[in-house]
Amino acid sequence: MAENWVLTTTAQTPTNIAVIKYWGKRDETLILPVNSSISVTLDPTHLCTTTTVAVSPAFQQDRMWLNGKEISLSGGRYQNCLREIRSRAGDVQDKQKGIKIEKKDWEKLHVHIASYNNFPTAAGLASSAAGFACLVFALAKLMNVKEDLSKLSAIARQGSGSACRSLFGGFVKWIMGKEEDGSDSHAVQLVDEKHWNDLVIIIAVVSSRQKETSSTTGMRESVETSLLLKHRAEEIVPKRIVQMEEAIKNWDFASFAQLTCADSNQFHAVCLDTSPPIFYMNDTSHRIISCVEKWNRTEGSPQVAYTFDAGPNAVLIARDRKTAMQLLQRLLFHFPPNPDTDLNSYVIGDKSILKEAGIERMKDVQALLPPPEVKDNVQAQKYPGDVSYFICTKPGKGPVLLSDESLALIDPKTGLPK
Ligand SMILES: Nc1ncnc2c1ncn2[C@@H]1O[C@H](COP(=O)(O)OP(=O)(O)OP(=O)(O)O)[C@@H](O)[C@H]1O
Ligand SMILES: C[C@@](O)(CCOP(=O)(O)OP(=O)(O)O)CC(=O)O
Repeated sequence: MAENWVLTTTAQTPTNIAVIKYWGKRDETLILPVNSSISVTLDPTHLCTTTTVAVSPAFQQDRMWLNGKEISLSGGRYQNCLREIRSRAGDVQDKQKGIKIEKKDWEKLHVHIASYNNFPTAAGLASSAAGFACLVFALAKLMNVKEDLSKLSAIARQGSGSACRSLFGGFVKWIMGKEEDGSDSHAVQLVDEKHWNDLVIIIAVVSSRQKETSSTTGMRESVETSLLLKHRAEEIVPKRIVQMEEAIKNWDFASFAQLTCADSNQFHAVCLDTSPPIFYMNDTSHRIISCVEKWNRTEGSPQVAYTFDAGPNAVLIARDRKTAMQLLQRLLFHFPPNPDTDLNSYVIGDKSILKEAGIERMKDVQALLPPPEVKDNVQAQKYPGDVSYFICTKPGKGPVLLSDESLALIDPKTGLPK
């Protein structure tokens, strides 16, 4: 067999946002959680990772490039994912290219990995979730691993816990499992992305200067010091998981929103209950919560759910497009862009919602009236520049293979990033 061939596989994988949060591990190395969690997968059109994995007998070592820069693969999390996938590799044959790799060859062959996030990395938008899910999915395809997506999710879990939920579209549950070896701690799809396709998701990327505590460190400190975390994991979450599954199955937005908001707030309460306390939300996050709470109360039933991960960004889930339009009007009223900002780069993703809301240029933003539930000047205050930008999106599908070789991030001639 010629030694100069390069075989590539490219995949695209979404990110996800938890509506019942994972916070706390019972095993740090295997990444086993103290409670189950539920998430919604976000549309990969707006937020996704693309990863190309390549193999060649000419490669001297495993290498990886993230967003164009070479990064080290020596970390335990990358090594665990690579080892688990390699041990399950099968025979691969590409007759057209005259390539034949036998199962046993994979232990000796090295891979090159190039990955690109179409959104900011490490900005609290769960890049590690989409990233590790995509890495595991693409490697499994390249190496002809026969295991189903749930089994692959248990491998992605060892890269980053929340990554296991990015192997599926729609609503996804990460079952915590009981086994010490983690074999029963994996994700399952609850419903696909078409099940509840009225939902619209608006993410407010909140400007923040300070560097937050990473999720990994934060949850370790919470496990060590928070009594509320223990109570939450043992008593509260198991009941919420059952209720949340019911709400999703029955399109019960009122219960869905109530559970989502309560669980986000409890997760942040656990962070406050940690010693020393961890603050992930900032004043802008709190103002967004107040705005949604006030509106929901005035309507008499929830219109929008909010949830916040380990950072100040708000993920807002509206019951339908009309509500999303009204939400965007409220958000732009309170959080207009700085005067010199282009509206086109201030609201990104599915911009059609902006159009439907009758907002086409900055003067339409300036003309927005205070929402009816706002009763006084204090409540009607504006905070220009406190939000960096908004992303309009919706629930989306799971990982896909990109068979068009022109979309690969690695050049099959050189084996290096294009
Ligand atoms: N496309 C990718 N492929 C592989 N690994 C990635 C990819 N993108 C991000 N990562 C890994 O995830 C790390 C960033 O994770 P981190 O948890 O700090 O940020 P985040 O996931 O963007 O935000 P958060 O977890 O707060 O939502 C990167 O340093 C890198 O190790
Ligand atoms: C607040 C969260 O987003 C925490 C996610 O934590 P990570 O999955 O990033 O942590 P590690 O497993 O240590 O990599 C809640 C969630 O996604 O469920």
